[in-house]
Amino acid sequence: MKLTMERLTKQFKNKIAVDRVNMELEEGIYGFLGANGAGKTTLMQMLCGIVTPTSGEVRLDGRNNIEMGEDYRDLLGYLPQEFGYSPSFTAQDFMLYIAAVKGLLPSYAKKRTKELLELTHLSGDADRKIRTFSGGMKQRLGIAQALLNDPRILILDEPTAGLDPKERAYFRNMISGLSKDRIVILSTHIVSDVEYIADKILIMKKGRFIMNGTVTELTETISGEVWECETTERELENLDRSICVVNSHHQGKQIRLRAVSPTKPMEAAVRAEPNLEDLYLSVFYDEVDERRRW
Ligand SMILES: Nc1ncnc2c1ncn2[C@@H]1O[C@H](COP(=O)(O)OP(=O)(O)OP(=O)(O)O)[C@@H](O)[C@H]1O
Repeated sequence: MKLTMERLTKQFKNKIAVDRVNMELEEGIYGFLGANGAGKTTLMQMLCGIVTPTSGEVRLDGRNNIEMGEDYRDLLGYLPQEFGYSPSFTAQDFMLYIAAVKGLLPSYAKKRTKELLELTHLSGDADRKIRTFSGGMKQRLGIAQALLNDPRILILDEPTAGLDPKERAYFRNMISGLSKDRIVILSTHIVSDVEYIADKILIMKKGRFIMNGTVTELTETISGEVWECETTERELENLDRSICVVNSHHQGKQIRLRAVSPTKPMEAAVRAEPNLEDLYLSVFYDEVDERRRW
């Protein structure tokens, strides 16, 4: 199975949200990483066929996804960023309702609903109204509905938003267990959500994929550029402002600094093993919070 993006572009008035993206995806887990507004949601909506590209196209094994219509939707599971839950439905009713919209046979829908509520740890809440659910529970229900038709292409837009750390860890395991013969795409701006489960990371900035590869391939690009040292507030103030500070941990008067810089930022600095967060922060350094700059 090959899902191909060919010069995929979406323009809203004078804003280009997705800019001539070319990419080919095969079975596996893909993590779309990008800051807010990078274009992840718009790209995913085009992959789902719910937003029409301004130019370019999405093809599945050579066929245009919009022209495929229902044949494409049958293969697709989607969790949008803002899901319209009906608050007066119970979790079970909601699943059965979505199953009916997807055209699943009632007997299969019932069996699948049971399995998926178990998988997402919602069996005990199947008869509770969605209005009583926490954000994390709603998110789990959203993941469950996306899996109803056992999709070959699963697209999850910020699936871990609202999940607590334990739920995040469970979610990662669940997604890892699903991947084998599917294309799973999940977007996030939280590096740890995808660092350990994605086969490939695609970093999106200003409507384009600016980097893609395995975690190892990506972190190798800043090999030798990550530094750690003990420093003081005063030394930090004199630090070149172009240096990307990944972390500054205050321990009394001492500060434990981690930074990305092509050259040694301080006399005492020693090289450290790069990780994906170092790379992400260095790539988005021009967009991060002013308070992180030095
Ligand atoms: N319907 C629309 N009309 C006008 N501009 C839009 C529309 N949808 C998205 N945009 C703009 O396109 C750009 C990309 O937005 P998009 O939601 O795809 O980014 P994102 O990476 O998903 O961000 P977030 O993580 O905040 O959802 C943003 O500048 C956004 O304001």
